[in-house]
Amino acid sequence: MKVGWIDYLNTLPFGIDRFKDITIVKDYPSNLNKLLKEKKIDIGIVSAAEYLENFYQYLIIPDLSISSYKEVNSVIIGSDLPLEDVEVVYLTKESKTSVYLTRVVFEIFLGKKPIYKYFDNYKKRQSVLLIGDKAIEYKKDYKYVYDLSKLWFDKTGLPFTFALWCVNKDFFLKNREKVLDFEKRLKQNVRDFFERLDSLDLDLSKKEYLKNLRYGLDKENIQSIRLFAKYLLELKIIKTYLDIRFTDGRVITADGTQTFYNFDYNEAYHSTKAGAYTESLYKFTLPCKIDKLAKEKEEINILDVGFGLGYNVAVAVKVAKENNQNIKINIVSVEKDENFLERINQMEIPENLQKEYNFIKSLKPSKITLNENIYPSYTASADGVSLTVVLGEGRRILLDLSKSGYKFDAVFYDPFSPKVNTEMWTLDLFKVVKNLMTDKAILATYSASLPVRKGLIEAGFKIGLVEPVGRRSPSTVATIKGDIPELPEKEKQRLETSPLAKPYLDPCLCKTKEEIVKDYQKTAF
Ligand SMILES: C=C(O[C@@H]1C=C(C(=O)O)C=C[C@H]1O)C(=O)O
Repeated sequence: MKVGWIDYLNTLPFGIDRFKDITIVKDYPSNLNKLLKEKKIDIGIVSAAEYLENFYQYLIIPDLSISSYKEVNSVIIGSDLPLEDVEVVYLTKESKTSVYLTRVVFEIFLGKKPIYKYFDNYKKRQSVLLIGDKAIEYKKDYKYVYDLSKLWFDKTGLPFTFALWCVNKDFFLKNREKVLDFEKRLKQNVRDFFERLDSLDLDLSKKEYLKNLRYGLDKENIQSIRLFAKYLLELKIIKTYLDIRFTDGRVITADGTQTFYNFDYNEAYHSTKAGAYTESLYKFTLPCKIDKLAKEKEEINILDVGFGLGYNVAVAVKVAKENNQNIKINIVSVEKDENFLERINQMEIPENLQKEYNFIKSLKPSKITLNENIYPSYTASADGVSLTVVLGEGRRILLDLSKSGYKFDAVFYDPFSPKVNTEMWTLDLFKVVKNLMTDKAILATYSASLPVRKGLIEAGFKIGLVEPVGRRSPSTVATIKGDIPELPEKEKQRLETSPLAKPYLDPCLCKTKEEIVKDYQKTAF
């Protein structure tokens, strides 16, 4: 494992010398950023801004960073002029985060744009940005010393995160155990270091500098990183939306709500770009018209395929209750992962869904008999809402529900994607689902795939498109006789002419994903 390492005083607590089984690559942050991007190292303590710029390629090691609260003392603009009067600022080439933070300070906080120049070798100039040991050493050369972390704190009230431990995602997927072990030892080293610090042979000023830094990565740090990213987007320094992904599978999505990455499916539970909450609202609850149903009916029955983290259920309940306090809601969810509640218990619940998640967390183990088959399940019921999460293979559960005569007014169709979970997206299964729906019921799914749309049509649905969120392609709604938007002519044509517009087939509802894909490839080309 090749590990990128910054040789500044502030990386001392990570105790890199204690590792015997790694190759250490020492360099400045900005060089390490490049090496990690180019996969010349596997893991490294790099600029937080490098993560923001290339986040899709990395995962962050949780609970570790180099951050500061108020002063950092080693990231400074040294100047002979007050900040407001600075016209030219010379920037260190060692940094990425601090260079971007300098731009935020000038261009966002002060609303001015000085000339930025990089310097190769340090010499005294009118205004410079310095980081690390050089900042500590040379700040005495300047009349004014601006601590960037303090400037950030004064404007935002938040800590600032300069560096993150990032691992290349590809490397992580192949070497999970190794990386997780490395993480564990890093964290232990930091704890050990601060326990021993007072007894170490180190200048008092250095000890004080280190004690003032923060090596954790908590909720406030993440809030601050997201705000920093927002400014960088405004300044067009970074181009895309941001999500924050950790090696423990946690993902903070673009809207700030949390989802998880499923390393077996190699897919997140939600569109990380749209956001977990946003996706539930705009791809499921509103397209299924839960708000309107709640106003018009006394009771709504919802089928939720792929309970996942429970966002769809939580948002639907919230929206329904907002529109009709007395509404009765019966929800049947289908879920494969029997440990789903554990994940929800680890999850940070969005502020506006606390009540709904208290309900979800009250789920208790139970059993349900469907078509004479007994399934393990979880149930909860309160305040007119009843929820049953049926555990098992999706196809079997849907078939048994249909044979038991269940009918639903809305279907949230939200399994993992057709690519990784093909067996949940076949024409034959859609026929079963159709049989579970009332005439006016709407099925909503995030999928925009041609075989899925074609499968829905051939199963006897009319389909329509939903305004895209967090991506370019619209998602899909389907109904027997309900009210959905007309399918645009262009999409109709594509579904008639594209060689990919062939449904996935699974007449016995028993084929493996590989068999289904193989058959599809035979007919589609
Ligand atoms: C706080 C500091 O953080 C450093 C600043 C970095 C940057 O600006 O890109 C990167 C890594 C950190 O080690 C510092 O070295 O002074």
